Amino acid sequence: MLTFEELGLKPEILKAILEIGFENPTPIQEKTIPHLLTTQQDLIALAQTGSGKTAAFGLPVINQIDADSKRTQAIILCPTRELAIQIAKDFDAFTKYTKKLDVLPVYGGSSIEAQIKSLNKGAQIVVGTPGRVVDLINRKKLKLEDIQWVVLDEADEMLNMGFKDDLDFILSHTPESRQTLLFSATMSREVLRISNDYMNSPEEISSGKRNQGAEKVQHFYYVVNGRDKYLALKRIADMNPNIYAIIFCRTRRETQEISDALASDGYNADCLHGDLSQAQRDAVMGRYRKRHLQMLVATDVAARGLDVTDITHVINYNIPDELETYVHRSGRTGRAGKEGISIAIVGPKDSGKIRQLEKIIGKPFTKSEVPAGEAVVEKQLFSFIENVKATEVDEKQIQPLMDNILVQFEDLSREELIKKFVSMEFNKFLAYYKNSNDLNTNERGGRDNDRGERGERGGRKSGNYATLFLNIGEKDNLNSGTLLGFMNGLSSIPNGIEFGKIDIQRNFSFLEVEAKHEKTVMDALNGSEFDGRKVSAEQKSGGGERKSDRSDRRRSDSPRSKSGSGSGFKGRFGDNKKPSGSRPRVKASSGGRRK
Ligand SMILES: Nc1ncnc2c1ncn2[C@@H]1O[C@H](COP(=O)(O)OP(=O)(O)OP(=O)(O)O)[C@@H](O)[C@H]1O
Repeated sequence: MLTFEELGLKPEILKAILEIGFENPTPIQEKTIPHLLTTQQDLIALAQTGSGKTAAFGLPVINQIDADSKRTQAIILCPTRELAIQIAKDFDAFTKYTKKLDVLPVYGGSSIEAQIKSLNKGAQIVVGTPGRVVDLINRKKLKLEDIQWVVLDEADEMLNMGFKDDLDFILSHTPESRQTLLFSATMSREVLRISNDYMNSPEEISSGKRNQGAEKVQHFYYVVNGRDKYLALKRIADMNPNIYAIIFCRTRRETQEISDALASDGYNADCLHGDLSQAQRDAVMGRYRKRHLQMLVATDVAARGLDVTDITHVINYNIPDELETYVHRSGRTGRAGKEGISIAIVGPKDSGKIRQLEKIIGKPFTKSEVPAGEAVVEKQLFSFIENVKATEVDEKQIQPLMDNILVQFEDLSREELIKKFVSMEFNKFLAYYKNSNDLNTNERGGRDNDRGERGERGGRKSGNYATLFLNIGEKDNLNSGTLLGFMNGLSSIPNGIEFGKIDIQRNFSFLEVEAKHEKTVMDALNGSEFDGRKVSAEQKSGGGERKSDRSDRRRSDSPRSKSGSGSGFKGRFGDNKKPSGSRPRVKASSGGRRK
C-alpha cells in the first residue's frame, strides 16, 4: 500500500490530512490520486459508500490549484445543499495549511448576495447545487472560463432530480479542455448517460465490485404486515436504546408523518426533506450531527451522500423503488471501515426484492424477528440500569440533602427501594408491552406465531378484553387522548382498569376494555355526555377485521408517549423530555392506548 506522501501530495496537504486523522489512503484514493495528478483524461471512479471519494477527488484537485490566481478553477456539482456544505467543509479541512486558497459553497435557499460577495473576492474552488450555479452564471457572477476540473458528485441523483438542463448549461460554460470527473458508489443507467453526454473517453477506475455495499455493513430484514410497520420500527428502536439512526421513507409526506409520530410518541426524532426551509434543514442537520437527535427520518434525496460519524442503524421503512438506492441508503452507516447495520422493514410479498438486493450488494440479508415485548422490556431495563450506574452525582448539591433523603427511605430495604425505583421508571413500559403482539408475519402474509389472545387484529379472540362500540367518533372531536381523559373524569369508572386498543372512526369508535370490567365501563359510559352528545356504549358484535386509522394506531401505541406515567427511556442522547406528575387515573395496556 502506498502512503499519501508517495502519492505525490504537497506537504501542506499532508499536514492537514494527518491532522484530520487520515493515516493511509483508502483503495479508491490510492488509485485515483496518481491518475488525477498525472493525466488530463476524464475519469469515472466507482467505489463503495463511505470509502473516501471526497478526498479521492478533493486532494489531487487542491494539489494542482494555482492559489496565486483568484479565478475559479474547479467546480464540484452535487445534488443537495447539505452535500455542498459537507464537501466544502471537507475541502476547508484539506486546505487548512494551503495559503490563499478559497472554497465557496453555493446553494439555493440562502442569500445569493452573500455568495456573490464571496465570489467577487475570488474563490478558486466552488461547490454548488446546479440551480444556484446556473443562477450565478446568468448573473455573470460566476465565471467558468478558467475551469480545469469539473467534478460530478452523486451525478445520477442530479439527473433523477431533473437537473439535466442545468448540467448541460453549466458544462457548456466550461472550456473543452476541462477534466471531468464522476464519482459514484453505484453504476447506473444515469451514470452511463452522463459519461456519454459529458465526458471524453473516460478512464474507469473502480474499487470493489460494481454497486457493492459497504464492506462492514450487515443487512437484516423484518417481515411484517404493512399496518404493523410503524410498531415494528418502534420495537427496533426500543430494542436498541443507544440507537443513532437514519430512517428512510419514500416520500416527503411519509417522512414528515413518521417523524411526527415518533416525536409525539416521545422519541428523539426529526425529519429532513425538501419541503422544509433551508433554516429548518440546517437546524435539523446540526442537531443530528451533534447527536441531539437520535433518529433522523429522511428522503433519499435529502440524505444522499451524507457523511455523519457513527450512525448505528439505517432503517429502510420500505424498499426503495430504484433498488440501487438501497446501496446509498445503507451506506450512511459503516463508513470509513466501521461497522454498521442496515435494516429493511418489508411486507410479506417483498422477499423477491430482498433476493434482488442481495444480488446488487453482493451480500446476504439475514431474516430477523421483530423482538417480542418481553425482550424489549428486558433490554430497556438493563440499559436503564447501566445509565443509572453511569450517572454522575453532583456531590456538592446532593450531600446536604442526604440525611433527610435517608430518613425518608429508612423503612425500605435495599431490595424494596430498587424495586420501587425501577418500577417508577418501568411501569409504563411494562404495561405497554404486557399484552403486545407478535408482529412478525411470514412471507405468505400469515403470522409466524399467532399468539391468539395477544393478536390485536381481526378481533380479539380471547376473553381478556372485550370490545365496546361507542356512538361517538372523530366528528365529535374524539381521539384516544380525549376519550381516556373523558373516562378519567367519570367517577363510576374505578381506578386501574386496563384499556386495550382504541379505534376512532369518523362517526363511531371501538374501545377494548378488560373483559371483567366491561359492564362497569359500559354502564358508566351509557347516558354520559361527551362534547354535548349523549354517549351510547354497547358490546361490539362479531369479530371482523377493523380498519384502523394509521395515525391513531401509531400515536396510541407508545410506551414513551408524552402523557405517560414513566419518566422516559432515554439513551445517552435523551432530550425527549416529558411532563411528569400528571398520571392519568385510567391505566392503558397492550400498546399504551393513552395519548
Ligand atoms: N484515508 C482515509 N483515512 C481515514 N478516513 C478517511 C480517509 N478518507 C476518507 N475518510 C473518511 O471516510 C468518511 C467517508 O468519506 P466520504 O464522505 O468521502 O465517502 P464517500 O465515498 O464519498 O461516500 P458516499 O458514496 O456515501 O458519498 C469520511 O468521514 C472521511 O473523513
